[in-house]
Amino acid sequence: MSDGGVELSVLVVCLVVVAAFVPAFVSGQAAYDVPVEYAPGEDDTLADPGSAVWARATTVDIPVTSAPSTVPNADNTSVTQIDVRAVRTDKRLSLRLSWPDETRDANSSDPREFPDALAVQFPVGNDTQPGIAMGSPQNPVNVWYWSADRGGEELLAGGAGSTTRFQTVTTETTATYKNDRWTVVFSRSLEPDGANRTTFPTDRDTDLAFAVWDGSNEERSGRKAVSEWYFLALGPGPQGPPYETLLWTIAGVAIVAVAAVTISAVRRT
Ligand code: HEM
Repeated sequence: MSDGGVELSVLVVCLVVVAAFVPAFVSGQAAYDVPVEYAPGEDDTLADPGSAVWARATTVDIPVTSAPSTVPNADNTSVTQIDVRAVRTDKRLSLRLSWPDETRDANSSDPREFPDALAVQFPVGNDTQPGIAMGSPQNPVNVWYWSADRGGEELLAGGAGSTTRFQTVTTETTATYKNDRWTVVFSRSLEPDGANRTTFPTDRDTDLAFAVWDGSNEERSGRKAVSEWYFLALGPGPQGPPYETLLWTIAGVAIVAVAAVTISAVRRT
C-alpha cells in the first residue's frame, strides 16, 4: 500500500473508533438530560403552571421506582413517572412537575392520613455527585419539597434520616390538581439566598433527582418512588440532537471512507 493509502487507513480507523465509542458516552448522559428552555424576561409568568412559556419547554418523562428501604411495603409505590420541564431566565430557574394520582390527599390531621408530596434534590456543592439516597454529611443535598398539606418547603439532607427544614423558604411553589393529575411548579433565583443552598451556574449542568409520595397509598418519608440522578442542562455542553448529528456525520464519512479503501485495495489485488 502507498504512503497515502496508509495515512488514509489510519485516518479511517481513527474516525471509526471515534464514531463507535464517543456516542456511547454522549448518549449515556443525553438520555438523562433535562433540557432547560431559556426564556429571558419571563420572571413574572414562571410561577403559573398554565403559562405559555411551559408549552415551549421540552417534556422529559422520568421513570420513578420504589426507594430501597426496610420499612413495611416499601416496594409498593404507585407513581411510575413524572413529567418534568425546566425553564430559566437570567435570574431564576423554574421546574414544572406533573404526575397522575387518582386521589387528592391533602389531609394529615389523622395519624393514618398522609399527604401527596413531591421533592427535587440538588447537590449543595457542584463538584461531586452525592449518593442518590439524599447525599451524605460530607456531600449534602438541597431539597425543594412540596406536600399537599403544607405547601412548598426547603430542606437540607446529608443522608437518609437527616432531613432538616430551612427556617426561611426561598422557593416559590404553586400546585394544581386537575383531571387526576398534580402539577407543581417550583421557582427560585439562580443565586442562592443563604448558605447550604444550591447555586445554579449557567455554564455547566447541575445534577437533580426526584421523589414522589402517594398519600392514600400510605407513602411517607422513606416509603416513596424515586428517580435516578438526572442532569439539568444549564451548561452549553452536549445536549442531544446537534451533537449527535455531528457524530452521525463522522460515522457516515467513516463508513464511506472504509468502503472506498476496501474497494481500491480489492481492485489492486
Ligand atoms: C433512593 C434512595 C432513598 C432512600 C433510601 C431514602 C430514604 C429516606 C428515609 C429513610 C427518610 C425518612 C427519614 C428522613 O426524613 O430523613 C426519607 C425522607 C425524605 N426523603 Fe428520602 N430517600 C431516598 C431518596 C430520596 C430522593 C431522591 C429525594 C428527593 C428528590 C428524597 C427526599 C426525601 C424527603 C423530602 C424526605 C422527608 C419527607 C418527610 O418529611 O416526610 N429522598 N428518605
